[in-house]
Amino acid sequence: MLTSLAVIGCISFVLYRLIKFWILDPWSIHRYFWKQGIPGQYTPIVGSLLDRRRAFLADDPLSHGRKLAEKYGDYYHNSFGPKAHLVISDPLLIEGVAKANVYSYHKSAVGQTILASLLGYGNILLAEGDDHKRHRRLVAPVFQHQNINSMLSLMAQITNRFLEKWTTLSENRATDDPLTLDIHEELSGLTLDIVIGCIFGAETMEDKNVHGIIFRNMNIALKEMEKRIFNMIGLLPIVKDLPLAGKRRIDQARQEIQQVVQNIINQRLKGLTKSTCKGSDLLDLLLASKGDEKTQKLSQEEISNEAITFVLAGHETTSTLMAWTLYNLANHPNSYQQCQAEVDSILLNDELNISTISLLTYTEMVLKESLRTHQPVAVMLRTAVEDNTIVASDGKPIHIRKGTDIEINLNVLHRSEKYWHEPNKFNPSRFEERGADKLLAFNIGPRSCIGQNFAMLEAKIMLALIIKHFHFELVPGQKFTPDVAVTIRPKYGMWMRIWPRK
Ligand code: HEM
Repeated sequence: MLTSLAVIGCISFVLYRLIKFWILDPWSIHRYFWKQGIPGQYTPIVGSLLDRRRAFLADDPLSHGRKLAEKYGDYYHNSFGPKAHLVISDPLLIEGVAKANVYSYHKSAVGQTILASLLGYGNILLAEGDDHKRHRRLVAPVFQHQNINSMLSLMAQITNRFLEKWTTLSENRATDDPLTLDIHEELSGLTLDIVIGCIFGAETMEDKNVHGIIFRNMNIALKEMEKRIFNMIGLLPIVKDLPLAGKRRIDQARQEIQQVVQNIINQRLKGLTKSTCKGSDLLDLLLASKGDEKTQKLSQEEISNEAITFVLAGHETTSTLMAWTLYNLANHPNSYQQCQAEVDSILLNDELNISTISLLTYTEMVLKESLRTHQPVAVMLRTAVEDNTIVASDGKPIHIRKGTDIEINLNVLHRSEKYWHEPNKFNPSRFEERGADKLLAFNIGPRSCIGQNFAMLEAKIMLALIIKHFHFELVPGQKFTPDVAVTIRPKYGMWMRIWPRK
């Protein structure tokens, strides 16, 4: 009798938890927003997952968010699977979440679990609260302007060497047809080379074994992490921690990367390797923050985690930006010519240094405009860890209850007619006048991208050197679909014909 009661009790408890997770909690959040007069929609259990899937299968995944914003405006509530969330693209609300009340929000459990499967939690990207403040304080000096600037010549050297490969491939062709390449895949290799070179030194980058292990495992982990977002396995409590095939592949990738990075750090600590930048590389700068529990500085394990985080956060984002930038230029001959004319007039002898790079103002505007039209990180997810209130640009206060998820949709903000003149037009010159404050591709506030100066310098160098030495055009007849997962990289690649300039 007692046993039967215990079994019934257990089953009832599990059922209650399930109903609470799938129905009661989401419903109470939706009702709370409706009571505040905030528009939105609620479909029990699956939420907008089927609509998202349809947009995804129609190769227009970002259209889902844009259509809902057209219907409801810059803030509304909706669900991702069972999870209720508030979607915002209003700049003041974004500021409320990302800056004014930043520590009232944590990264959402989905994003956390997915990324932590590769990175663990002891790093700047995933740490929260006081722990994040500590990581940010210790890592910020690493990315100061003078440190990043001393990496310029290594970035240019790696890019030039990479472009020599394109020249050789073009020259050795049996036919007169130009070389045809998946430019995203190519640039993904280049940005990985640059980030590995600037963190660990050029010898590490050139070590095919080390490079191969990092490249292969980063790609395996990224693909698996993206799959786990879409099949919802990364969302479901308990299930997400089961040792299923995808999780095992990520664990294996993490172990292999950690082992390689640990070896690199040990070699540097023994003085067997050194920076190949003009000054310190990122590893030297991180090691300068090394301490013990008393000094509250970074532990050796944290240094290794930060280094892996920089590789993950800095490689795919920048190659995605570069691929869409070349796509935009190939589709806009006037901007292409203007950019080429600027590069030709300033880089007369390929002289890339801080003064010449700062003169490439149109090139920089091309990159900013591409960050607007194709922001590599299209959506950021947060969860409120305490009740708080944020205020929209129309003056409406929105009360957020602890536990509510927030989706910050940068793509909708960057394509909004409210903030951009002719938002669907590619027009780099718009950055001569206004709008920079509404460009949030690197986020704002204490959790904004710490690598943004690094990324902009690197992208400017790559773009200038590609434009200086090559012509490029898109191969006609291909689909250009942004893949919405960790970044909006081109889902089917980006095939381009390239040929050296005379
Ligand atoms: C075009 C290139 C890049 C873009 C568009 C980009 C974008 C972003 C965005 C939107 C965030 C905030 C994410 C969130 O809070 O949910 C972020 C954070 C971060 N990024 Fe980047 N990123 C780029 C390149 C880089 C590079 C090159 C590095 C390092 C070498 C880097 C390192 C980081 C780190 C460590 C964070 C976490 C900062 C924190 O939470 O305090 N990123 N990035």
